[in-house]
Amino acid sequence: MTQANAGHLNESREERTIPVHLLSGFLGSGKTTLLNHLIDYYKMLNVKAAVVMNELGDVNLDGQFVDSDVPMAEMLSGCICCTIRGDLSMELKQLIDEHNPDVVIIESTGAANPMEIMDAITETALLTRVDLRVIATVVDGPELLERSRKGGRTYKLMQDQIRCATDLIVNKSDKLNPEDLVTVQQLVRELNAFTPLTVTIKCVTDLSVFDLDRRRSEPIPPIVHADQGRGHGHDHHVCGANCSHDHNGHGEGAAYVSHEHVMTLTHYFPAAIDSYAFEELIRRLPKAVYRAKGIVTFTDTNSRFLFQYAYGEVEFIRIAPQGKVNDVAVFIGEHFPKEALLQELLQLDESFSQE
Ligand SMILES: Nc1nc2c(ncn2[C@@H]2O[C@H](COP(=O)(O)OP(=O)(O)OP(=O)(O)O)[C@@H](O)[C@H]2O)c(=O)[nH]1
Repeated sequence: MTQANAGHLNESREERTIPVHLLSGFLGSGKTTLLNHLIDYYKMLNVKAAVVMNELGDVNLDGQFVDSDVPMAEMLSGCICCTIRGDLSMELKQLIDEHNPDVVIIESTGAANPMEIMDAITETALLTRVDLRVIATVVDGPELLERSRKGGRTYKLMQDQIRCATDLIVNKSDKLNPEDLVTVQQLVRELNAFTPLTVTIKCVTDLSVFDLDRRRSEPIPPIVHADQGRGHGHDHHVCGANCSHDHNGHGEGAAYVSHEHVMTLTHYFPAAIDSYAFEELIRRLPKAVYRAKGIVTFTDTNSRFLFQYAYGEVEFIRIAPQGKVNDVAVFIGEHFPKEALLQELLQLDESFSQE
């Protein structure tokens, strides 16, 4: 186990925040294949992983291929991004309470829109301390190419899955000729210009992005595909029309990609906070934060509020939660100044403790 992983385990059970990774990607793209590599990887690191598997049907066929030692919650007969989305929070909480894992991996159905699942994980943060880390989208290379020629709803879903990713895996490269592989990578890059991308066969890749000691604000080194020597595994950094970042430091030989596309920030408040200061913080959120949600307790009203923020609009609803509910705020957006926002949140905590 790495030292930082061990540090994570030393935190008291009550205080621990469990990292959650989401595996997304269209039907048959290779999510279960990736999941199995990841389970082996964590075993090697002595990290206890638990899994949530979601199937549209009544039977969890993919679960049959997963090591029976791994604690697993099966969510069947519906999709966690819509029909059974409300159940995800409870399932995750139960899995964590019962098995006390170091990390949870969620494999969504191929039909799921990851944006909706990200929202559901946000809701989980109210009940138990979780931190959404990696959203890995496995792209079925040949399928993406074919669907891009036809268009339609499935192609749109595949595009959404690519846009939402914090890590992209272009899989089934063995089924593509070199020209088509370049086209597929360009298609992916037009949708998501910044996220680290790797080209794989059977999802065999460096899994260090899933390390528990990697902070999300750290630079993520580009993943290098073992196949690069053959000349068609390169990450062609083709910037799409949305490319608005500054390119300093990303020229030839730059060792790191110093920005992420989709980011999440989860902050647990140790105590009540000032309502004016919090509202002010929400009002000043950068445009790149498109979603925020949470529960807060205010010092000046002595009440708890559920807040919802979407694209500039904020709503506070007074609530009286039953049972233990965390005070937490989760922010989701694209390439926003995460560290600065975290500092502002910490200042809210400090201003209270100084009173
Ligand atoms: N040729 C080829 N086949 C692959 C590759 N990766 C996975 N497969 C196969 O593709 C099929 C689907 O892989 P899974 O890992 O089950 O895909 P999935 O995304 O979990 O599938 P669903 O749960 O149905 O959405 C299996 O038969 C895999 O062996 C690859 O890189 N090349």
